[in-house]
Formats: sequence, structure tokens, C-alpha cells
Amino acid sequence: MPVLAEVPAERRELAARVRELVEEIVHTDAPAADLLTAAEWIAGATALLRTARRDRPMLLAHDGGYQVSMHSPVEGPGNPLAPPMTGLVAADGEMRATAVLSGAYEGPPGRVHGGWVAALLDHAVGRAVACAGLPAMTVSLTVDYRRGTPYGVPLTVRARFTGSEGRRVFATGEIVADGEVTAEASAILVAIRGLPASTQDG
Ligand SMILES: CCCCCCCCCCCCCCCC(=O)SCCNC(=O)CCNC(=O)[C@H](O)C(C)(C)COP(=O)(O)OP(=O)(O)OC[C@H]1O[C@@H](n2cnc3c(N)ncnc32)[C@H](O)[C@@H]1OP(=O)(O)O
Repeated sequence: MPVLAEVPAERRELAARVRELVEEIVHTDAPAADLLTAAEWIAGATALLRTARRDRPMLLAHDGGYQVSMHSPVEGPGNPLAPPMTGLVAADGEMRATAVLSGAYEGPPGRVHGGWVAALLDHAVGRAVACAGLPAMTVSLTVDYRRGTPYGVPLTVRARFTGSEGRRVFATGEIVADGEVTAEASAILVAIRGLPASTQDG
């Protein structure tokens, strides 16, 4: 699988602008005519991109010294669905990254939707075990929501490999906002044979 030397700046830029767009869509009180005008502009941009559509998303690129899944919906700097994760550090079975989620991720009022909290943690445990040399898929994820996870502020996402038994791989993780743990996870993953060695990089 080819790995790009870096995330193309234009892809990062496009995804960032779409994230802003999504945030404004959920906050705007613009009149109906302006909503329709914006919808037409967006349709134009979509049509432009569709003229050069790939069959599959482009996957891996280097970013800040690490291989990232460029279009992952959680960490991907090129995917506007992803918050994304930044400042990734992953080595020896431990990972840490930062994510800032906008109001577009709201679940309970003023707080991040629990499904997105779980997505961050699922991704984090996958990252942690991959950088322990055991690329694996989650088969069980238990999340304890300790307090509301705020949006609009930096969240520290951490996870670590805690052991393995046969093909089962174990990991824990947590999200920290303003020095307080908001959610904790424990996960069981199953090691996948035959994944490319690149997925074992930090
Ligand atoms: C690629 C990009 C790279 C980018 C650069 C690197 C970045 C790298 C980080 C990326 C991070 C991504 C993070 C994404 C995180 C997801 O999104 S993971 C996706 C969500 N998970 C899935 O889709 C998995 C769905 N499940 C499956 O496909 C199948 O269960 C699996 C995983 C293939 C395993 O099936 P299987 O091979 O038939 O194995 P099976 O015999 O059922 O189970 C194996 C063992 O696990 C146990 N087990 C199975 N299920 C359970 C369970 N629920 N509870 C407890 N034990 C269980 C079994 O009892 C068995 O134990 P033993 O008998 O061996 O002791």
C-alpha cells in the first residue's frame, strides 16, 4: 500500500474548510434564501470534486513523524468528518493525541455525543495496540462516561496496551478535558494476521 510522504496541504485545507462549514450549518440563523444559496454553492463544489472520484479513499500518509490514516473518520486530517486528532505521539504501546470537537458533535446540551466519545476511545485503543506491534480490531469496548465531555476545548485522548492472551489483545484509554477524566474505556481487540507492517508503526 503506497504511503504518501505527507498529507497534501490542499487536502488538509479542504477538510478544514468543510469542518467550518458544518459548524456554521448547525449554528446559523440565516434566512431561508441564504440557506438555499449556500446549498447551491456546496452542490457546485461537490460536482467539481466528483469529476475526479477515486474508487476507494486514499489511506496512509506521514504526518508529524507518524503514519496517519489520512481519511479515517476519527484521526484523518483529510476527512472533514474527523475532528481530527492532532499532535499524535504513539510508541511502545502508548498513544496520546489532541482533538477539538465543534458544536456539530453535540449530544447532550453543551456536551459531546456519547457515540463520538466512544469513537475517539475506540480509535485510541486501536492505535495503542498497533504501536505495540499488534495491529488488531476491537471486538468489545466498554465506556464509562464519568462526566460530560465538553466541545470547543482541547481534549487529550490517551490509550495504552495492557496485555494479550492468545489472539486477544487488551487496552485501556481515557479522555481528559481541563485536567479531568471525562470518559474511560477498556477494550478487547483481536489481533489481525496479515495486516501490512506499516500499521504497526507508531
Ligand atoms: C489500517 C490503517 C493504518 C493507519 C496507520 C496505523 C494506525 C493504526 C491504528 C488505527 C486504529 C484504528 C482503530 C479502528 C478501530 C475500529 O474501528 S475496529 C472496527 C470495529 N471492529 C470490527 O469491525 C471487528 C468485527 N469483528 C470481526 O470482524 C471478527 O470478530 C474478527 C475481529 C475478525 C475476529 O474474528 P475471528 O478471526 O473469527 O476470531 P474469533 O475466533 O471469533 O475470536 C478470536 C478470539 O477473540 C475472542 N473474542 C471474540 N470476540 C470477543 C468479544 N466480543 N469479547 C471477548 N472475546 C472475544 C474469541 O473468544 C477468541 O478467543 P480465543 O478462542 O482465541 O481465546
